Amino acid sequence: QTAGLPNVTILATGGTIAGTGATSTTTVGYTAATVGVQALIAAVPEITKVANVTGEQVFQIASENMGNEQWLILAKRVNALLAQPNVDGIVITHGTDTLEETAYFLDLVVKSRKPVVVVGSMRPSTALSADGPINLYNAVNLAGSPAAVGKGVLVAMNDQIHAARDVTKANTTTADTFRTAELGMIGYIQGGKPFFYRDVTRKHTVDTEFDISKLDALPQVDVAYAYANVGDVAVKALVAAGAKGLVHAGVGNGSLPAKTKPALVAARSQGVVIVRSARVGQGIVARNGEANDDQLDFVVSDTLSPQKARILLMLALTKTNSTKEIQRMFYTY
Ligand SMILES: NC(=O)CC[C@H](N)C(=O)O
Repeated sequence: QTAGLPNVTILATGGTIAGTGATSTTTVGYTAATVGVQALIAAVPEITKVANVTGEQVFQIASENMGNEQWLILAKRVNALLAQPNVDGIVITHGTDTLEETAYFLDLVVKSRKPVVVVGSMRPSTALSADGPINLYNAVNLAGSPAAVGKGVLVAMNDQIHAARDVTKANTTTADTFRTAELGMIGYIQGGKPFFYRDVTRKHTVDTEFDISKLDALPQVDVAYAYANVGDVAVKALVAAGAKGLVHAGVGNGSLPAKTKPALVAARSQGVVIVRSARVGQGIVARNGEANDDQLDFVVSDTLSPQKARILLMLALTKTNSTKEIQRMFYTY
């Protein structure tokens, strides 16, 4: 422990940042989640000069296998650590496929203003120009920075800082895949130092109404994806499988295809909460725009992507079944 340096805990969950390939040119077809947290830290000795770093292996998985169960375990560990006076910030290493979802979940349930930074990489640790080490170095600097306090959960990738709510993985394989397209990233990390240019306006962390401390499970919420020629098979199957909430990833401004709508109306009449989202990726789904939400008793997702609307709807359903209240939450978080 070096006096004067921030104390940062790295919670490792797997992903490509902990991945290894057969050769230095193996950038696809490698194995994710093989390198342990101590080896990750040892590979970037520079971080021990900027923080007192402690590592914990929480999971060792590819992030396509991340789920509600893991989120509850992770969030409880983050909250426990941040409640300790000797922890100044947390870095979570994570696969990139669902990184934005974990970040947004934590953004809604972490009860601390201390920095929480989620980081991954696109190239495995064995690859030429692996991006994991620089991303980890940047993330540790960010998590130890007073400038990151109170900003909500942050995603640090590719020298950029993104807010959890709005960032998305936007390219299958390139290193610049994390983008906050229209709303914009909130800062850069240059020379290990964060520079912020914007703030998030939506409530997060200590200002949300969600408390997962006593929860062992979350309500079942699924996503039904729309496309030309879609019918009602997916909606009916998801409801039959026990969904308490459904996010409809509609076309355009969240439009409801005529062959899908009756199944959604039937689901609502059985108590399933329906959130109209859009597969477009940008923009506000207008309430009472492409559907009469007041009459149908549906909720709109505002600008949340379907996968993030699913997270907010799960948490909303832990508090209420009122669509009016849930709509308020979608305009608040
Ligand atoms: N770049 C990555 O991290 C992708 C690896 C893996 N599919 C994961 O999300 O964990």
